[in-house]
Amino acid sequence: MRREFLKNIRRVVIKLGSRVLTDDSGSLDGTVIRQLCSDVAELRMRGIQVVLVSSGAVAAGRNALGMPERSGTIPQKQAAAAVGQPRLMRLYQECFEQHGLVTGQVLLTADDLASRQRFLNARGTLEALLAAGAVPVINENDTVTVAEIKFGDNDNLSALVTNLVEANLLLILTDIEGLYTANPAIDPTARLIPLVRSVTREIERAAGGSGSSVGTGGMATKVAAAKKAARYGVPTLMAPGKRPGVIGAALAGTEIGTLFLPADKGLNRRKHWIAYTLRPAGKVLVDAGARTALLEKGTSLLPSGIQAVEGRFERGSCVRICGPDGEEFARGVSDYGSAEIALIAGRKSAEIEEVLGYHYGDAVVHRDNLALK
Ligand SMILES: Nc1ncnc2c1ncn2[C@@H]1O[C@H](COP(=O)(O)OP(=O)(O)O)[C@@H](O)[C@H]1O
Ligand SMILES: N[C@@H](CCC(=O)OP(=O)(O)O)C(=O)O
Repeated sequence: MRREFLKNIRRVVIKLGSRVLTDDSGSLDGTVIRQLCSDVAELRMRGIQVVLVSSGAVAAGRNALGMPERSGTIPQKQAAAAVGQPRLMRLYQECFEQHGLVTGQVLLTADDLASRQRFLNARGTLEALLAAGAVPVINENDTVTVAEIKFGDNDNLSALVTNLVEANLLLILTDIEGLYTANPAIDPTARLIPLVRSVTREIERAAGGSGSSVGTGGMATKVAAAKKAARYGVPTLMAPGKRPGVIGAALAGTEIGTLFLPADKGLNRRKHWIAYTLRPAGKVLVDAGARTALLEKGTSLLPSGIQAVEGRFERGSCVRICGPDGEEFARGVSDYGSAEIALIAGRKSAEIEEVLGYHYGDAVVHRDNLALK
């Protein structure tokens, strides 16, 4: 069954967590990095393209600067990343060169991918790197990111990159075997979950919070990343990154780690970008009838089903679409701004022109610009 999901992989995004790339003292672990690069080279020999999303810059820089783990202001962590990132890249470059491979550094921020233009630019660069046979190594551009423009963690970034490059598999390598029923560091009865058919609330609960002092996200962000990839129709495999030969074994279908199956009804690339990468600027509250029409019939959102609008936004903004219970069930790009929606809410589409004096179309959110969550 695993083999079934892992056959015909042509492009894989591999996320390497800080805990995998560093040793107990917090320094970059050359042995592990060499091993991983040799695994990647083997995949390349088999014609599989690889994009790495690599953490480790902050950890590597902290050590070089003599900063203690877990402490420091945000600018100090950014300084650590500035020092650590070139060290990390130097190691990748040396290791890949031994296999005749070239590597390229790609630093991104969440703002970059939320702009359609920059999303397409990043995609173009990555495609060109892959076409030239290079191995892109992506990390968050820590120098310029603070909370509001951050991906938050590289698990999230790896899921968005999976969509960006249309990979067939997301492989998340970490310091633990896979997802357990609870954090094994706290609960000795925790058991490994080898297969997750869909990310339910129970699975999210099992993932809990972060467990290490050098990593940022813990299991919760990995599970959230797997959920996003699944929505894009891509499986995620979470596996122990320090185990020699793990990449080859994982792709061969060996029973290792946790496999998250893709969702049956995946979103296309643009809709996935609307649902997970664009930043919502406001909220549109709709009635039960509109909710059913969107969810079950795949229709556009018309003004007649809208009850209220929250937030101030322009036409062309991303909005959360929430049902009568207040729960968000879809996201879309709005053809009308918030002030316009406030005026046409509850009205028939034929009345838009009369109310506003102009008309961009019958729908507030056209179904081509609407992604169900
Ligand atoms: N249910 C769980 N299953 C496995 N690990 C868990 C779970 N809940 C919390 N964790 C913790 O998450 C850690 C991995 O996350 P993190 O330290 O952020 O790694 P990385 O640096 O690879 O991103 C594990 O070492 C473990 O302590
Ligand atoms: N950009 C940061 C990575 C932060 C991060 O997400 O770390 P991790 O949870 O170990 O994948 C760095 O390079 O240190």
